[in-house]
Formats: sequence, structure tokens, C-alpha cells
Amino acid sequence: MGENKQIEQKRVDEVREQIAGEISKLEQETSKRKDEVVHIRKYFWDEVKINTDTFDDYLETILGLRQEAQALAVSQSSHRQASKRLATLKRMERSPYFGRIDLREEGADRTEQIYIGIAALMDESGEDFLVYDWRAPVSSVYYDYQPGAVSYETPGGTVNGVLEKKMQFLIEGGHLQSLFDTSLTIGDEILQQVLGKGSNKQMQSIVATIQQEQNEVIRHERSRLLVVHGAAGSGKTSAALQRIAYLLYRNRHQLNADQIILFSPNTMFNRYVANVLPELGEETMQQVTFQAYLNRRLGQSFDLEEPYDQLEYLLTAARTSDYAARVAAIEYKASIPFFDAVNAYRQSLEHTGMVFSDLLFRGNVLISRHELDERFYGTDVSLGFHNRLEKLLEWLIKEVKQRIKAEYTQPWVEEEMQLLSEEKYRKAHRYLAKKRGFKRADTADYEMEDDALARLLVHQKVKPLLKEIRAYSFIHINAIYKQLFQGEEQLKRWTNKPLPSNWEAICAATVAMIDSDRLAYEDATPYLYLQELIQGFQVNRAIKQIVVDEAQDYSPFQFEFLKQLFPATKMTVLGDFNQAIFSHAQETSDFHSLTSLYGPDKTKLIPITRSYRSTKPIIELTRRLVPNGDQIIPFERDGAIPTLTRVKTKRERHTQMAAQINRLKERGFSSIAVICQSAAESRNAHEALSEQLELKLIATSSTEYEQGTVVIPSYLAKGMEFDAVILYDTAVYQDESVRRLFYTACTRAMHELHLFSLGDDSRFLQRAIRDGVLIITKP
Ligand SMILES: Nc1ncnc2c1ncn2[C@@H]1O[C@H](COP(=O)(O)OP(=O)(O)OP(=O)(O)O)[C@@H](O)[C@H]1O
Repeated sequence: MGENKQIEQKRVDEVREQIAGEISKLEQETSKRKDEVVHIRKYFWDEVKINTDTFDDYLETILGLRQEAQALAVSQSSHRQASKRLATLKRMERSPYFGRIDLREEGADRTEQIYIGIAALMDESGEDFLVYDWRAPVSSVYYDYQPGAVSYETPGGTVNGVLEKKMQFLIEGGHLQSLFDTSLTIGDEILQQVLGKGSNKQMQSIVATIQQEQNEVIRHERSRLLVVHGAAGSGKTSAALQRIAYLLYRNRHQLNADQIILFSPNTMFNRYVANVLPELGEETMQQVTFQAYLNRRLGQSFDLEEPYDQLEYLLTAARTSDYAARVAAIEYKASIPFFDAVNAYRQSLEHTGMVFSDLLFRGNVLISRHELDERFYGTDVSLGFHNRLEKLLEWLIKEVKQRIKAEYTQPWVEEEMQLLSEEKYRKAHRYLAKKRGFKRADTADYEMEDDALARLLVHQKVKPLLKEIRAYSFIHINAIYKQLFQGEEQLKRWTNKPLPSNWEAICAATVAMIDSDRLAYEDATPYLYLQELIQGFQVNRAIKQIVVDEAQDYSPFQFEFLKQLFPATKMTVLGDFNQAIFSHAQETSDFHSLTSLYGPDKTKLIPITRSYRSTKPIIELTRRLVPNGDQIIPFERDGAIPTLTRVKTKRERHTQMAAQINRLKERGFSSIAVICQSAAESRNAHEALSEQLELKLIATSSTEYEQGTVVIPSYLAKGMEFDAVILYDTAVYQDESVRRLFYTACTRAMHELHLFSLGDDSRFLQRAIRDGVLIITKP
């Protein structure tokens, strides 16, 4: 062992001793806290005296309850904090830190050695840091600079200095495996080592090897909207998760994990990234998919189309005129001109166009939609749309209560009274007695009058109706939405922008879908938006940060929607237009249009161009698949050159493919994906390959992130990565509309990529073939 290594190992040992001491103290404390919590839970009801005889007794009981509940909350929170710290320390015991910088600050008389790890650690005196948290202001020097002049920002201002030395450590199980003085070595050995490893079951934190451009993403705080546009494998998801950990640390007194939402592409992806924050000692944020939100809001009213079903249709349906209309509809309904049209339409509803539903009671019209219409449009426009609706609602409730009185003497009431069960009768009796002021012990003295019982029965029946009225069920949103689709002349009242040429066909298809209680994915957001504009937005002010990953798959319309839904939030948006798989984004190549969301002053765009996931030979191929691929810079990691196998029959393909998979397995690759274009192709591939080897099929409904050998549709593989990727058939990627899907599929490979073509090669491979970055094999 070199002298340096010995010295550093000694320090590692000393720091570990300090960690062990803190662990043992904390273990005692957590067990004490746990006992406290258990005790409070167990004896909760013994500690409070329940007495509700007089008002004072009642008040005292409430106060007692509240005190106990508070004590429980405090103990639970301390226990949670202590457990979290304990878990972090246990991780640090295995690997206390990963970096060191020797920094001489301007004006200081000595150079300080600063060690950086996943969390801070003080020495015994509590005065000096043995380890700095990677998110501390000074730690940014480690990520941003090579030795030389440096500066970093602190809450108190900019600090300048000289970085004299920078070291990286790889410590495992308390042993210093390797150390690198980055001023002496070229390249990034540790990053090489990390990236060279086989893929783990789940995404890992990248804290030890964050790159400068990623660090900017992680630490940027000023803007309301941060937009990160980065190549496939450039670490956008990783940086986003590190950023969440950073924001939680920086704002630890104002922000907690519940106030952050990560919008992810699917549930399987949620599982894939679930470990990163806990690994860093932070609680994990809320994770949702946009679809889950739509389902929650609209799922009861409609059979809602899933985004992947929309895609599957686009990939597999015959190219008819219906198909062209659908593609045009998807693009238009995602656009800002349509968003503006919906807003203008809603404005116009102030004067005309609202559609109401008849209010029925026991199948009969109690208040007709014409009455509602007259009433609404009879109120003064200057009151404002929502006030007028509010007034209508108040009138309605009053009117229903009034009109319902006519029911008291109807024969159905008499009939129901006769048929009332014993128990229901007793309940009604008890209720009315109480209402008449009878004490509990004296209720038997109350003689129930028939007409009181009749009123009670009618009121019980009308209750659900009143509840529905309060939820605005009398507004016929379906009909109002459909009015947008009554032909070109109609829509032109609300927009002066060009409409798709097949607008009439789009109108017919949209109305037909809604009439059969189905809602296409492209209609879901506009429909919900219109509903919110009419009924009042159900906003969420509690959320302070939202992070949208794979943002190229969200329409401008959806972003406007998110902005209104979360009025108090800052937004981080990460994506790559080369991977835009939904057809509304086919024409777009960057996020500049998002600048209008909050305005240029509140928006920051950060591009990341370096790609880390794949070996250099793989990136040399994938960057030749997209028009602007020359801007993608590969990280220098060597590996096998991708192959292209041309086969003549399906049988030949499956035999060759199975042999390739077996070879990869023998070489120790544990995650291998056969990527197909669609779910339909995946099912066929799975069936054929299963005859030769064991492999799993991943479908849209899958929630687990599977290890091993899998067959997966291209659009589901996005965001994920595999040791080796086998592309099932390049021949199906000919149309420009699937170029990005092809790129997405190929960029999932970390170490090896093998392509197969049955018949023609994909035309997008021409350049790669010409440039010789592919080995072509013919069986
Ligand atoms: N600084 C880094 N240190 C170590 N590993 C890194 C770093 N940056 C990225 N990686 C690794 O590169 C791979 C790709 O990262 P990630 O999935 O975050 O990229 P992405 O930009 O979201 O990719 P895509 O858009 O293709 O889904 C991951 O395995 C990640 O761990």
C-alpha cells in the first residue's frame, strides 16, 4: 500500500470510529424513542380522562386529547429523524466519504482539507467537520473545478480561493479500495468504474461522481422554471433526483418530501427510481403519473384511454383516412392554439352556450334545464361567471327544498312509511325525538307524527340530489365540450389560427367517442381543463416543487394545465426531444416554447450534452440516428462495437437471437432486453423466443421493474437501461414518425447493442453503416 493510501486509510478508520460511537448513541436513543411511542400508543386512552358532562369537562377532555396527540407526534417525529440519521450513519460506516478537496480560501492562512460524503459528520468536540455534506456550499467546488482558482456561493456571498488538490476515493466496507489524485491522472477513473459495472436492479445515486453540468442542474434555485434538455443517458433523471435531495437539504425548514411531486412516465419507472432518495438519507417525494391523475378526476365518468393505447394504435393501425384524422387531432388538441381556443370558448359561455341538465327527482323533472338556462343568463354579466354560477347554485338548493314540499303528501311517501323496517322506524323515531328536544332517557315519551315522518323520508331522498347539485352535476360538461366540435365555422368563433384540414372528421370522431362514454387520451386534458374553467379550478397550493421527467411527452396544453393546478410551485422539467414518442411532439425539437409558461425572466434552460449511460461505440452509432446527433458527446468508455445481423426468415432470427442472448448471459450480463416496436410485436417475439429460452414479457400493466431477460415495447423501455439491448427488427423503423422511437430503443443499452433486420434495414441506419460504426454479420 502506498504511503498516501496508508495515511488516508488511517483517517478512514478514525472517522469510522467516530461514526460507530454516534451509531451506538443513536441506537440507544431510537430504542428509547420507540418505547416512548409504543407507550403513548398503548396508554393513550389511560392518560386522558374522558368526561363530557359539562362544557368545561368537555373542553378539558379535548385539551387532554390534543396534548397526548401532540406528545405522540413529537415522539414519532424524533423517532423518525433518529432512524433516518441512523440509516445514513450505517451507510457512512461502510463508505464515510468519496472526495477530498484541499482548499485555501482568500485571506486564510492555511489550506483546509475538506472531505465530502453523503451527509455531514462532526468530530467529538462538535466543532469541526470530519465530513461535509455533498450539498454544503463548499462541496460545489469538488464538482465544479479542477485545481486552480475557484469560487463558490454561500448565503453570505461569494467565497474565492485556490483549490490545491482534489482527490476521489472508492471506499467499500470501510476499506479504501482506490484513491485518485485528479490533478495527476487524466480521465475520470471512478466514473469509468461506476459506469462499467453491470446495471443494478434499481437506479443508484450518483452523488460521488456528479459532473459539472449536472451540478448546475442540481443546485439551480433562482428560477421558477428550470428546463433541462439533455441527450439520452446524460443523467437527467439522476440529476433530477439528486436535485430533490439538494432542495430538501437547502430548504429543510420550509420544504418536506410531501410537498414535492415527481411526474414519471409509468408506474414501473416509479419502482425503478424509488431507492435513490432513501439512499441519500432523504424521504422520497410523491410520485405520480399524469394518467393516474386524469384517471382519478375523470375515470368515473368515462372509459379513459391510456396514453400507451394511443401509441399502440398509432404504431399498429392501418394508415386510413381515420388514422390521418386521429394523428391531426392528437397534434391539434395538444397545442397552444387549441388551449387558447378553449379559454376563449369559456369566456364566450358568459353570454351564451352553457348547457344544463334537467334536475330529476324520482324520475320526474323537478327543475328543467330551460329554467336553469333562463336563470343563469338572466343574472347580470358584470357579476362574473363564477359568482353567477354560485348564485344559480344557491337558488337551486333553495328551490329544490321548496319544490320538494309538494312530495310530502304524495302516495309514494305513504307507501314507504308502511314498508319501513322496524329498525329504520326506530331510528327515525329517535332522530325526530331528539330534534323535538327530548332527552335520551325520555325519547320513548315522544309520539311521532305521520307528517313529520313523511317530511323526514322525503328529505332523506332528496339529500343525494342536493349533494350532486353542490358538485355542479347540473352543468352538462359533456355537451359543453362537444360544442367545440360542431364544425369549422363553430370553432372559428374562438380561434383565428388555422385548423387541421380534416377538422370535420375530427369533430365527428370526437363526438362519437364521447357519446359512447369513452374519452381519447388527447381529449382528457382539454376536457378536464374546460371542466375546471367552468366549475372553478381545484388547485393544490401545498405543492412547492414539481419535477417532470420525460417532459417531451407532455403537450404544451398539459404544461399550462399543470401550471394552473399547482399555482404555488416551482417546476423542473427534464427531457429530450430526440426521444419524443408521442406524435403531438413529432415536430418539436426543443423546449423553447416552454419559456412562455412563466416568461423568460423566470425561466432557465440548461442543456446537457454529454452522455454517460452507453459505451462510446454505442453512442457513435446512436448519435447517427437523429438529425442533431453530432451535438451528443460520448463519455470515453470503451466497449464492443454494435452489431447488425441480417436474417431472411423469422425462424432464423429467433435462433440467432437466442444464441446471442445465451452468449451475453455466459459473459455475465444480467439485464438483457429484447426491444420491440409495439406491444403487439413484443407478444409475438416473446412467444417465439420462449420456445428457446426463458424470458419475461413486459406489458403496459407491469408495475415491477424486472431483472433478467425481458421482451419490452420500445415506448415502455424509455427511461430505463439494460446491460445489453437486442433490437428485434430494425425493418419496422422506416417512417419519420418512428425515428425517435428507434433512437430511444437503441439508447437503452449500457454495454452492448445488437440489432436484427428481417428484410430491409431501417433507413435511419444508412449513415451508421456508411461510417462503419456497426459490424454487419450475415448468418
Ligand atoms: N455523474 C454520473 N455519475 C455516475 N453515473 C452517472 C452519472 N450521470 C449519469 N450516470 C448514469 O448514466 C445512466 C443514465 O442516467 P439517467 O437515466 O439519469 O439519464 P437520462 O438522461 O435520464 O436518460 P434517458 O433520457 O435516456 O432516459 C444511469 O445509469 C446513471 O446512473
